[in-house]
Amino acid sequence: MNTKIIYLVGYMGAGKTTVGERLANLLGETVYDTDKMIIEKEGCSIQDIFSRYGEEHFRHLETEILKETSMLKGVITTGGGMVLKEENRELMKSSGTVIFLECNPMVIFSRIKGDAERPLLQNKNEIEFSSLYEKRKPYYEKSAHIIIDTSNSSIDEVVSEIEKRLNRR
Ligand SMILES: Nc1ncnc2c1ncn2[C@@H]1O[C@H](COP(=O)(O)OP(=O)(O)O)[C@@H](O)[C@H]1O
Ligand SMILES: O=C(O)C1=C[C@@H](OP(=O)(O)O)[C@@H](O)[C@H](O)C1
Ligand SMILES: [Mg+2]
Repeated sequence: MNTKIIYLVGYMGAGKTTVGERLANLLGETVYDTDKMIIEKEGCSIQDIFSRYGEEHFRHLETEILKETSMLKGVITTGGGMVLKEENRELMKSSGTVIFLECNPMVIFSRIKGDAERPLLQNKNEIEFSSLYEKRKPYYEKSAHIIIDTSNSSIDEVVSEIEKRLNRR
Protein backbone atom coordinates (compact mmCIF):
# COMPACT_ATOMS: atom_id res chain seq x y z
CA MET A 1 0.00 0.00 0.00
CA ASN A 2 1.31 3.42 -1.00
CA THR A 3 1.25 5.80 1.99
CA LYS A 4 3.47 8.53 0.57
CA ILE A 5 0.27 10.48 -0.01
CA ILE A 6 -2.92 10.46 2.03
CA TYR A 7 -5.89 11.73 0.01
CA LEU A 8 -9.08 12.86 1.74
CA VAL A 9 -12.23 12.61 -0.37
CA GLY A 10 -15.90 13.18 0.46
CA TYR A 11 -18.85 15.48 -0.05
CA MET A 12 -18.52 19.24 0.21
CA GLY A 13 -18.48 20.29 3.85
CA ALA A 14 -17.58 16.82 5.17
CA GLY A 15 -14.47 18.26 6.82
CA LYS A 16 -11.71 17.32 4.36
CA THR A 17 -9.87 20.66 4.47
CA THR A 18 -10.15 21.10 8.25
CA VAL A 19 -9.36 17.49 9.14
CA GLY A 20 -6.51 17.38 6.61
CA GLU A 21 -4.77 20.36 8.22
CA ARG A 22 -4.87 18.78 11.68
CA LEU A 23 -3.88 15.37 10.38
CA ALA A 24 -0.87 16.78 8.55
CA ASN A 25 0.15 18.64 11.71
CA LEU A 26 -0.07 15.47 13.75
CA LEU A 27 1.90 13.43 11.23
CA GLY A 28 4.47 16.19 10.62
CA GLU A 29 3.51 16.22 6.94
CA THR A 30 2.61 19.01 4.54
CA VAL A 31 -1.01 19.55 3.55
CA TYR A 32 -2.08 20.52 0.03
CA ASP A 33 -5.69 21.52 -0.63
CA THR A 34 -6.56 21.20 -4.33
CA ASP A 35 -9.17 24.01 -4.13
CA LYS A 36 -6.69 26.39 -2.48
CA MET A 37 -4.08 25.53 -5.11
CA ILE A 38 -6.57 26.29 -7.90
CA ILE A 39 -7.50 29.62 -6.27
CA GLU A 40 -3.83 30.55 -5.98
CA LYS A 41 -2.97 29.49 -9.53
CA GLU A 42 -5.97 31.18 -11.17
CA GLY A 43 -5.95 34.26 -8.93
CA CYS A 44 -9.71 34.13 -8.32
CA SER A 45 -12.27 32.31 -6.21
CA ILE A 46 -13.90 28.94 -7.04
CA GLN A 47 -17.18 30.81 -7.25
CA ASP A 48 -15.69 33.14 -9.90
CA ILE A 49 -14.23 30.22 -11.89
CA PHE A 50 -17.65 28.54 -11.97
CA SER A 51 -19.55 31.69 -12.93
CA ARG A 52 -17.05 32.93 -15.54
CA TYR A 53 -15.93 29.70 -17.18
CA GLY A 54 -18.34 26.99 -15.99
CA GLU A 55 -18.02 23.78 -14.00
CA GLU A 56 -16.36 21.83 -16.80
CA HIS A 57 -13.43 24.24 -16.87
CA PHE A 58 -13.10 23.93 -13.08
CA ARG A 59 -13.03 20.11 -13.43
CA HIS A 60 -10.24 20.44 -15.97
CA LEU A 61 -8.20 22.64 -13.58
CA GLU A 62 -8.90 20.16 -10.79
CA THR A 63 -7.42 17.25 -12.77
CA GLU A 64 -4.34 19.32 -13.68
CA ILE A 65 -3.74 20.16 -10.01
CA LEU A 66 -4.28 16.54 -8.99
CA LYS A 67 -1.60 15.45 -11.43
CA GLU A 68 0.81 17.92 -9.78
CA THR A 69 -0.05 16.89 -6.23
CA SER A 70 0.23 13.19 -7.05
CA MET A 71 3.99 13.72 -7.42
CA LEU A 72 4.26 15.17 -3.88
CA LYS A 73 4.38 13.72 -0.40
CA GLY A 74 1.90 14.58 2.34
CA VAL A 75 -1.82 15.00 2.95
CA ILE A 76 -3.93 16.08 -0.03
CA THR A 77 -7.39 17.41 0.62
CA THR A 78 -9.58 17.32 -2.48
CA GLY A 79 -12.74 19.13 -3.55
CA GLY A 80 -16.01 17.20 -3.23
CA GLY A 81 -16.21 16.54 -6.97
CA MET A 82 -12.70 15.17 -7.46
CA VAL A 83 -13.95 11.58 -7.50
CA LEU A 84 -16.34 12.15 -10.40
CA LYS A 85 -13.74 11.46 -13.11
CA GLU A 86 -12.42 7.94 -13.45
CA GLU A 87 -9.02 9.38 -14.39
CA ASN A 88 -8.85 11.19 -11.00
CA ARG A 89 -10.00 8.15 -9.06
CA GLU A 90 -7.39 5.95 -10.66
CA LEU A 91 -4.61 8.48 -10.12
CA MET A 92 -5.45 8.86 -6.42
CA LYS A 93 -5.82 5.16 -5.82
CA SER A 94 -2.53 4.32 -7.48
CA SER A 95 -0.47 7.13 -5.93
CA GLY A 96 -1.64 7.06 -2.32
CA THR A 97 -4.05 5.94 0.34
CA VAL A 98 -7.53 7.34 -0.22
CA ILE A 99 -9.77 8.03 2.77
CA PHE A 100 -13.47 8.76 2.32
CA LEU A 101 -14.85 10.98 5.07
CA GLU A 102 -18.45 9.81 5.01
CA CYS A 103 -20.98 12.13 6.61
CA ASN A 104 -24.76 12.42 6.75
CA PRO A 105 -25.65 15.19 4.27
CA MET A 106 -28.24 16.64 6.68
CA VAL A 107 -25.47 17.10 9.26
CA ILE A 108 -23.25 18.75 6.67
CA PHE A 109 -26.06 20.99 5.41
CA SER A 110 -26.64 22.41 8.88
CA ARG A 111 -22.90 23.23 9.10
CA ILE A 112 -22.40 24.93 5.76
CA LYS A 113 -25.76 26.34 4.66
CA GLY A 114 -25.41 29.96 3.59
CA ASP A 115 -21.75 29.55 2.68
CA ALA A 116 -21.16 31.62 -0.47
CA GLU A 117 -17.91 29.92 -1.46
CA ARG A 118 -19.44 26.64 -2.63
CA PRO A 119 -21.20 27.19 -5.97
CA LEU A 120 -22.89 23.78 -5.95
CA LEU A 121 -24.49 24.54 -2.59
CA GLN A 122 -26.12 27.73 -3.88
CA ASN A 123 -29.90 27.60 -4.30
CA LYS A 124 -30.10 24.03 -2.98
CA ASN A 125 -32.42 23.06 -0.17
CA GLU A 126 -31.66 20.17 2.21
CA ILE A 127 -33.41 17.62 -0.02
CA GLU A 128 -31.56 18.68 -3.19
CA PHE A 129 -28.25 18.78 -1.30
CA SER A 130 -28.86 15.24 0.02
CA SER A 131 -29.89 13.93 -3.37
CA LEU A 132 -26.65 15.15 -4.97
CA TYR A 133 -24.78 13.36 -2.17
CA GLU A 134 -26.63 10.09 -2.86
CA LYS A 135 -25.69 10.34 -6.55
CA ARG A 136 -22.04 10.84 -5.68
CA LYS A 137 -21.74 8.33 -2.85
CA PRO A 138 -20.83 5.34 -5.10
CA TYR A 139 -17.91 7.35 -6.51
CA TYR A 140 -16.58 8.17 -3.04
CA GLU A 141 -16.94 4.51 -2.09
CA LYS A 142 -15.16 3.17 -5.12
CA SER A 143 -12.33 5.71 -4.72
CA ALA A 144 -11.56 4.76 -1.15
CA HIS A 145 -9.18 2.36 0.57
CA ILE A 146 -10.59 3.44 3.96
CA ILE A 147 -14.09 4.73 4.84
CA ILE A 148 -14.69 6.68 8.05
CA ASP A 149 -18.16 7.75 9.17
CA THR A 150 -17.73 11.21 10.68
CA SER A 151 -21.40 12.15 11.24
CA ASN A 152 -21.19 11.88 15.03
CA SER A 153 -17.52 12.74 15.56
CA SER A 154 -15.65 15.93 16.38
CA ILE A 155 -12.83 17.05 14.11
CA ASP A 156 -10.22 15.72 16.57
CA GLU A 157 -12.01 12.37 16.83
CA VAL A 158 -11.94 12.04 13.05
CA VAL A 159 -8.20 12.80 13.00
CA SER A 160 -7.51 10.13 15.69
CA GLU A 161 -9.63 7.59 13.85
CA ILE A 162 -7.68 8.21 10.63
CA GLU A 163 -4.40 7.77 12.49
CA LYS A 164 -5.65 4.52 14.03
CA ARG A 165 -6.86 3.13 10.70
CA LEU A 166 -3.61 4.05 8.93
CA ASN A 167 -1.57 2.30 11.62
CA ARG A 168 -3.65 -0.85 11.25
CA ARG A 169 -2.81 -1.17 7.56
N1 LIG B 1 -16.55 16.69 12.48
C1 LIG B 1 -16.92 17.98 12.45
N2 LIG B 1 -17.67 18.50 13.44
C2 LIG B 1 -18.08 19.79 13.42
N3 LIG B 1 -17.78 20.67 12.44
C3 LIG B 1 -17.06 20.22 11.43
C4 LIG B 1 -16.57 18.86 11.37
N4 LIG B 1 -15.86 18.71 10.23
C5 LIG B 1 -15.89 19.92 9.61
N5 LIG B 1 -16.59 20.81 10.32
C6 LIG B 1 -16.85 22.22 9.94
O1 LIG B 1 -17.59 22.18 8.71
C7 LIG B 1 -17.18 23.23 7.85
C8 LIG B 1 -16.73 22.63 6.52
O2 LIG B 1 -15.47 21.96 6.71
P1 LIG B 1 -14.38 21.85 5.55
O3 LIG B 1 -13.15 21.34 6.18
O4 LIG B 1 -14.30 23.13 4.80
O5 LIG B 1 -15.05 20.74 4.64
P2 LIG B 1 -14.67 20.27 3.16
O6 LIG B 1 -13.26 20.66 2.90
O7 LIG B 1 -14.89 18.79 3.19
O8 LIG B 1 -15.65 20.96 2.27
C9 LIG B 1 -16.08 24.00 8.59
O9 LIG B 1 -16.67 25.10 9.22
C10 LIG B 1 -15.57 22.99 9.62
O10 LIG B 1 -15.06 23.62 10.77
O1 LIG C 1 -18.48 19.08 -4.42
C1 LIG C 1 -18.03 19.81 -5.36
O2 LIG C 1 -18.25 19.57 -6.55
C2 LIG C 1 -17.19 20.96 -4.97
C3 LIG C 1 -16.67 21.03 -3.71
C4 LIG C 1 -15.82 22.15 -3.25
O3 LIG C 1 -14.84 21.70 -2.32
P1 LIG C 1 -15.17 21.20 -0.82
O4 LIG C 1 -15.56 19.76 -0.95
O5 LIG C 1 -13.93 21.40 -0.05
O6 LIG C 1 -16.32 22.05 -0.34
C5 LIG C 1 -15.12 22.81 -4.44
O7 LIG C 1 -14.17 21.96 -5.00
C6 LIG C 1 -16.13 23.20 -5.48
O8 LIG C 1 -17.01 24.14 -4.91
C7 LIG C 1 -16.91 21.99 -6.02
MG1 LIG D 1 -12.39 21.75 1.32
